[in-house]
Amino acid sequence: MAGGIKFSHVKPYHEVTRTVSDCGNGHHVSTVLNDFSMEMTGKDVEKVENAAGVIPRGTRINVTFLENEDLTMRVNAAAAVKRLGFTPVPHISARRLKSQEMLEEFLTALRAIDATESVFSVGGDPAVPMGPYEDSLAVIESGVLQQYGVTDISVGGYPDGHPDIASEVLWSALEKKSAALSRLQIPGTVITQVDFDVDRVLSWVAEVREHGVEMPIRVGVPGPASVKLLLGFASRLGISTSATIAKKYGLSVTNLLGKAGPDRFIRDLAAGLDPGKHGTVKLHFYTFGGFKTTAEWISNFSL
Ligand SMILES: NC(=O)C1=CN([C@@H]2O[C@H](COP(=O)(O)OP(=O)(O)OC[C@H]3O[C@@H](n4cnc5c(N)ncnc54)[C@H](O)[C@@H]3O)[C@@H](O)[C@H]2O)C=CC1
Ligand SMILES: Nc1nc(=O)c2c([nH]1)NC[C@@H]1CN(c3ccc(C(=O)N[C@@H](CCC(=O)O)C(=O)O)cc3)CN21
Repeated sequence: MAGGIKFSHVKPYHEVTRTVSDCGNGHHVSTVLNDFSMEMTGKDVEKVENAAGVIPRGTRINVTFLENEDLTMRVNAAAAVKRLGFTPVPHISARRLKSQEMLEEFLTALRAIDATESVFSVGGDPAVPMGPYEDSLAVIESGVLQQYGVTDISVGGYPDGHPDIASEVLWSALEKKSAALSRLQIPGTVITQVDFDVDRVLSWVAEVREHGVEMPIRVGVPGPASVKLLLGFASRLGISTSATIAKKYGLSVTNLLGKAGPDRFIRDLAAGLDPGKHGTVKLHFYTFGGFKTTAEWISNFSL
């Protein structure tokens, strides 16, 4: 793997900010790494504090809405992100909301710490909605978000499809969310599910544009982690990973304790991007328990 994974010698913040030049492959290559976003859970607060020095100020940090965490953990995580000088992007899981009151209680707590500007509106894993919101669109169209100061909404994207949702349903949902955001004049972004197959991601991004969806797309990439952990998450999230895809990504299935980083994936993505065909494309790093490791990896990585 060219460049390898470097975990030591973390650069100070001023060196982390990247400039667009001499990357060899043209303008779009360097912009793919500019303004990346990251993801944390409510359990990651200390890791984010420890990694803060290597993350550019203002970086968007998503706060997941997991089943085993509660409002206090989610809001405390958003507060830590804010305090450290980053932009919190709390997740709102439509199907996990038991009532409109639950949504408003969450937004009230977020507004008290000035963390409602940007949210990620997602369907949620429960097979049956726990309350009034069937999907992400229902939350967006409820009008509740805007009442609490939400001015920017991101939504999910699935280059590899979704194990429980038919492809036509996913495409129609994406088109409807894009149309609703345009109608409401709310800027949107698509954040994609993890996918180890860069070719599938590139063709999916082009297809999104063919469907008339023009929002920026943040391609979801896992930070460096053991092969075992990555494959475990892939299987839990229903992401297909054939031997060919694993090999292309640099995942050695015969060395589960070995580490795999997104080096090759990001280089191949950057090399394959054509702004005329793909529009604005950035990166979103999933950290799966390794927030600090991921932040350090990003600050040491160059294309
Ligand atoms: N993209 C990502 O990073 C993440 C994705 N997910 C999961 O992806 C799924 C889809 O989320 P969105 O794109 O926001 O869809 P969405 O809320 O826009 O819904 C699209 C369509 O799929 C149906 N649907 C939504 N969730 C479902 C589920 N769990 N089981 C069966 N049908 C469902 C909806 O009724 C709707 O017809 C959810 O299960 C969500 O939890 C969760 C967290 C992060
Ligand atoms: N379908 C789906 N549901 C999700 O919730 C989801 C996605 N897709 N796509 C990616 C992101 C990242 N997801 C996650 C899910 C769990 C942890 C996590 O840390 N879970 C455990 C510890 C790790 C483990 O079980 O090995 C935890 O205790 O929170 C992190 C990110 C949530 N997101």
